[in-house]
This record gives sequence, C-alpha cells and structure tokens, in this order.
Amino acid sequence: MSLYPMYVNLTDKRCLVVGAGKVAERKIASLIKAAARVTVVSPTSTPGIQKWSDEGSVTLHLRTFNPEDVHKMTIIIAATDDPAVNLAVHRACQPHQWVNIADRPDLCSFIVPAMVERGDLQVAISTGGANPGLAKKLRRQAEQWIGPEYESYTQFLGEMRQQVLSLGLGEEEKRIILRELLDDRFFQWTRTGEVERRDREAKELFHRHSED
Ligand SMILES: C[C@@]1(CC(=O)O)C2=NC(=C\c3[nH]c(c(CCC(=O)O)c3CC(=O)O)Cc3[nH]c(c(CC(=O)O)c3CCC(=O)O)/C=C3\N/C(=C\2)[C@@H](CCC(=O)O)[C@]3(C)CC(=O)O)/[C@H]1CCC(=O)O
Ligand SMILES: NC(=O)c1ccc[n+]([C@@H]2O[C@H](COP(=O)([O-])OP(=O)(O)OC[C@H]3O[C@@H](n4cnc5c(N)ncnc54)[C@H](O)[C@@H]3O)[C@@H](O)[C@H]2O)c1
Repeated sequence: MSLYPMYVNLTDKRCLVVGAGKVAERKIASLIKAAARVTVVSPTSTPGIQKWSDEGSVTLHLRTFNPEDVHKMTIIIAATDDPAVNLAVHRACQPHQWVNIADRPDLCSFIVPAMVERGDLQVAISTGGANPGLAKKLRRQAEQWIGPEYESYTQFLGEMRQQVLSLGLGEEEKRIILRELLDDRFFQWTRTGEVERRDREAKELFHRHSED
C-alpha cells in the first residue's frame, strides 16, 4: 500500500499517548516539539516523561488505560507492552480519529517516519512499516550529507524568497533570482560562515534584476 505523506500542524491539538516507556518517549518528544497538547496515560513512566510532566509539557495520569481516555482526542498513540491493551485502544477509537498502534502496523491510520531535522527543513524517511530499522539507518546516513548548516541555509533561503516575492517583479525575473539563489555558492558561503559575503551577493543579485 502506498501511504500519503503529510506534514500536519498539531499546535494545540489534543493527543493521547497510552504507555510511557521507551517507544512512547520517542513519540512524545516529537509531539511536544510540534506544540501538541499531550496527555499520557500509564501506570509507570520513564524518568524523561516524568520530567516533561513536572515541567508542564504533558499531562501524565499514572494509571491504566480507560476507553473513555480517547474522547475528544485528535491523535491517539498506543505504545504499551501489552498487545491486548494496544488492541483495546484501537477498539475505543472512532474511524475519524488518527491512530497509531506501536505493535500493529496493520491497524495504524498513520505511521511515524524517521526524521532529519534542520530547523524548517524536515526530511522524512519511511519504509511504510516494511523495516523501521532501515528508515533509521538511512536517516543516519542522510544526516551526514544534510548537515547542521542546513538550518541557517534554509532560513536564509526562506528570508530571501520572501524578499523576492515582495519586490513585485515579473514571473520571469522572480524565477531567475530564485534559481540563482539555489546556486551552490550561497550554500558554500553559509557553510564556511561567510554570511556577510553571501548576503551582499544576494543583495547585488536583487539589484541587478530589479533594475532590468
Ligand atoms: C522510524 C521510527 C520513528 C519513530 O518511532 O519515532 C519508527 N520506528 C523506529 C525505530 C524502530 N522500531 C523498531 C525497531 C527495532 C528493529 C526492528 O524491529 O526492525 C527500531 C530501531 C531501533 O529502535 O533502533 C521495531 C518496530 N517498529 C514497529 C514495530 C511493529 C511491527 O512492525 O510489527 C516494531 C517491532 C516491535 C517488536 O519488537 O515487537 C512499527 C513501526 N515503527 C515505525 C517507526 C513505523 C514504521 C516506520 C517506517 O517503516 O517507515 C511503525 C509501523 C509504526 C510507528 O511506530 O509509527 C523509529 C526510528 C527513528 C529514528 O531513529 O530515526
Ligand atoms: N513502533 C515502534 O517504533 C516500536 C519499536 C519498538 C517496539 N515497539 C512495540 O512497542 C511496545 C512498547 O515498547 P517499549 O519499549 O516502549 O515498552 P516499555 O516496557 O518500555 O513500556 C511499556 C509501557 O506501557 C505501560 N503500560 C502497560 N500496561 C498499560 C496499561 N494497561 N495502560 C497504560 N499503560 C500501560 C507501562 O507502564 C510502560 O510505561 C513493545 O511491546 C513493542 O511491541 C514498537
């Protein structure tokens, strides 16, 4: 089956995570980063999840799952070590809810990819559940060639693009400038920290084309 890849805005969306072990901790970390409103239900918890609870980043209920816990939740993740409980979580959900059952890919209405994260640049890698270890391996390899400098490079290109769009240029000029900004020299100046040179060259590029 071919899955539809989608980046979703989870800001303030209610998300339930059932279980608070190793797998849950990984999923919760990305939900917090996405500014979701996270509730965790589990009789025991990792120290990391406990800390998030103490800081107010998640609401942690130290008890076993109850089917009513899924009410009003947009996203539900079941990551307990008890297959019967994970199945009960799936049964409690409505068809319109987005559900991830950690030990039952066949019951998931969404799965979580491996991610290379560089600020606004997010590269997702998925094997559709065929082999999550391969997704992780490729993520590690991709991190070698999509280095940390891509965070500021993406930010630079984002700001430049906004400027180009605000100049009121014709389609052809816009296209030429945007293509030129993607030339490798702007990446190299970012990588080597020559940002003044980079910004100056970008400004000159704008001038050249807006005067035409
Ligand atoms: C990518 C990543 C994202 C994340 O979790 O954040 C992720 N799994 C990761 C790691 C990982 N998972 C497992 C191992 C041990 C090696 C192995 O078994 O292969 C390792 C490696 C490790 O831990 O080192 C075991 C495992 N995983 C699933 C099952 C159930 C089953 O297959 O039946 C079992 C067997 C459990 C058992 O033993 O019973 C199921 C799923 N895991 C997925 C995602 C979804 C498919 C993603 C895809 O293929 O695209 C899916 C379907 C559902 C979901 O979880 O969304 C994350 C890497 C993050 C990173 O480091 O970059
Ligand atoms: N999808 C993935 O990426 C992936 C990867 C590895 C393992 N798994 C699966 O995920 C499961 C969880 O793995 P783990 O390493 O996090 O296990 P774990 O033992 O670290 O954590 C299990 C958690 O479930 C909680 N729990 C148990 N019964 C509960 C109940 N009735 N209600 C609520 N919480 C309950 C426990 O208190 C604990 O916090 C494994 O059994 C495995 O099948 C999935």
